Amino acid sequence: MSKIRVYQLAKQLNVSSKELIERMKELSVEVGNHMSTIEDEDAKLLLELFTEGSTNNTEEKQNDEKNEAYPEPEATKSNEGPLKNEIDKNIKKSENKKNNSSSQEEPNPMEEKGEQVIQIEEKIIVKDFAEKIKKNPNEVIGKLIKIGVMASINQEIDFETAKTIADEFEIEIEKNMEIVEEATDFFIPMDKEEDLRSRPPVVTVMGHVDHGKTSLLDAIRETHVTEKEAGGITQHIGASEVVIDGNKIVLLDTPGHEAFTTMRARGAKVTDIAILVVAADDGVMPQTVEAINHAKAAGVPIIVAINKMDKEGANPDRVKQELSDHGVVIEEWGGDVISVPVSALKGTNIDTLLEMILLVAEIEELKANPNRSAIGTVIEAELDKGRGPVATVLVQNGTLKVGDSVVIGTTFGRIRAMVNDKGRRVKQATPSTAVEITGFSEVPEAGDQMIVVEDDKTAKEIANNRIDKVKEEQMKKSQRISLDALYSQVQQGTIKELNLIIKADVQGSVEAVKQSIEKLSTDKVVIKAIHGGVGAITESDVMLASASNAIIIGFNVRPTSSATALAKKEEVDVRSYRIIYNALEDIEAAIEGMLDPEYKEVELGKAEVRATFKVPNIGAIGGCYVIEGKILRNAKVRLVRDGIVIHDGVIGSLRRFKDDAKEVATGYECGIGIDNFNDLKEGDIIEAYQMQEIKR
Ligand SMILES: Nc1nc2c(ncn2[C@@H]2O[C@H](COP(=O)(O)OP(=O)(O)OP(=O)(O)O)[C@@H](O)[C@H]2O)c(=O)[nH]1
Repeated sequence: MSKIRVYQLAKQLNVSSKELIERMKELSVEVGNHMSTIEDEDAKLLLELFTEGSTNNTEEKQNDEKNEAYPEPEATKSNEGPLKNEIDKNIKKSENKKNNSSSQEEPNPMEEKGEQVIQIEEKIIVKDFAEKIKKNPNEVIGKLIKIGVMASINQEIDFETAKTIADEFEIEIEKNMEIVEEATDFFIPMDKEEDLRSRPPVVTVMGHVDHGKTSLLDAIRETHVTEKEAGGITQHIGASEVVIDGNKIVLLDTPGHEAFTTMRARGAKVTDIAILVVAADDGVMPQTVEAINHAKAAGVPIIVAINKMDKEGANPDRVKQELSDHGVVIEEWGGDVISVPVSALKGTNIDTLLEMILLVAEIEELKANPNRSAIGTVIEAELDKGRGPVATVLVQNGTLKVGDSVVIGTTFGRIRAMVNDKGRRVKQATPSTAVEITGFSEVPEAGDQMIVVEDDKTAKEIANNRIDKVKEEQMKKSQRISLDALYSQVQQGTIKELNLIIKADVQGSVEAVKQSIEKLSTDKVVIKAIHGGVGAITESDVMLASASNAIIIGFNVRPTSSATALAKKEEVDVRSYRIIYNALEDIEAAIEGMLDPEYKEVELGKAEVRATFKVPNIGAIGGCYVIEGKILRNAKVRLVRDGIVIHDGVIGSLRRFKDDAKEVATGYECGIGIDNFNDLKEGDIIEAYQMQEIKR
């Protein structure tokens, strides 16, 4: 039985792949992406359906004639696949729907509801949200409080929170997916479809250590960077271009997913396609899996380069098997991911890999508008002794020209000179071109967005506004309260109130702590518990602490990972205690300037318990996966279940396979036993930490 790809069928139907996929989804037919394959007979059904009128014989005949590529199989009826059943079912459903509505002449309530779905951005201010769902802001705030979110009318809530509230009001909302490119202080209008032109793909090479990322990049460049013209010095600018059959591919020079994630963490998306390098003699390794996850999270298509095919132990089938175990299913296995066996060392099959990149790029329909002012992202930047700040930017939309006024992060200037990856001076750079630029005041950061604006004055204004904002943030943070600095802050008179947020595992503790803590107020500082609740310390607790300059105190509860990250960013002091007395003691000492936590807790890492075993004479062992940081043999550990600390103790045993291990890093599996503790359960989190002495 032959197969056809979605994009090929779309071509036959004279529709875009996106449209076809949408249509298939409407029919509840499972479909991956443009590269997914469809059985021949199913394709035929889709053809019929797409050209509609399958009930009309004449039209059907015409369609059959038009689509000679799919002649009616002789025994279609007896050869019906699941897709056919699915489609039939859905046609019936929609026919029923049609019949019902026409007989009753009443709008379908579902459809009516569907029309009322309100579009909400990823983040929205409470006031605007209330307006959108046509509710009184106070009502919204009331509901927010009920779910433990203390947000004021002018505060932002995220989509998830908005959705919870909307559900309460029985209002349907959905995330507004139409992302208008917009810096917070600068509006960049969307391009019109007719102004868009194809642009070359930008590719990042990812994969496990030593699997050959650098070698592959070198091999590609060696075979294809041919242009070495007079005066042109090949120089390193962070990205290089190769041309095959007149088509350009841009390769980002820094391999590895760190570069990729750093960019993404800063909100920049520069990669269109990820080349996942897997050594054929080694197979899928932890960093391969990480790379897969990062590419997937970013929605970037993957092409697998099975490298080191020249080696004796090369086993591409094993690689494919292991990849499919991680959700990357190669074409020959019925999936939609292209794989190419290569040898970076010998330069074998590099051309095929490049052709596949171009194929995927074509399917992705990468487009930009070359006739507008440029937008780009900084890939690298440094201070050059002779030239001042230099940055390599990838132009992602529009055309960048010498003389353009630009804002890059918090710096600005006018483009003085541009140099391409061959070391040649150029006057302009079109979409998907990396150029090194000079002419601005400060060194920007990798990941900073570059925008071209009207004139120097506007550039300066935007940059200055951004600088002011940064300063304001820093200022806010420098005044941030912490137990360690409390005494000096009280003495200086900068703090007169100590706001606390108290989270505990049971309501009784919350109340007890509130009362005892407030009694610690002195004539210099008033202690107030502004919020208390049961459960893990969440992002909204941190948000509240940040807005009201409070310290968070947790009893037998821990912050969620996102709360920890936010607390770090907002510099909110989060303290965890097991015993109320210790907290009271700390606060009292802090006020009197005698705080002596000579030891500070340093988090080492986290592991998730994925299975449990009983080992005679030792006890319970958790089969764990290290999800963050590392676990050290001599570390202290906390066992956290659903955000609640169940046990605090030390590691009894740490093993990788049969061997004792000193440490186990992120992405690796290990067995962990906790001293004097046997109640391990699947899903538990083991947090490893150490106590470090701090100088006061
Ligand atoms: N036999 C063989 N060896 C290869 C091939 N590709 C790379 N190597 C070797 O594998 C080793 C690692 O290659 P690199 O290109 O440095 O790998 P990498 O993934 O960039 O490594 P890191 O930068 O450390 O993450 C080197 O010794 C290469 O010579 C190949 O196709 N065949």
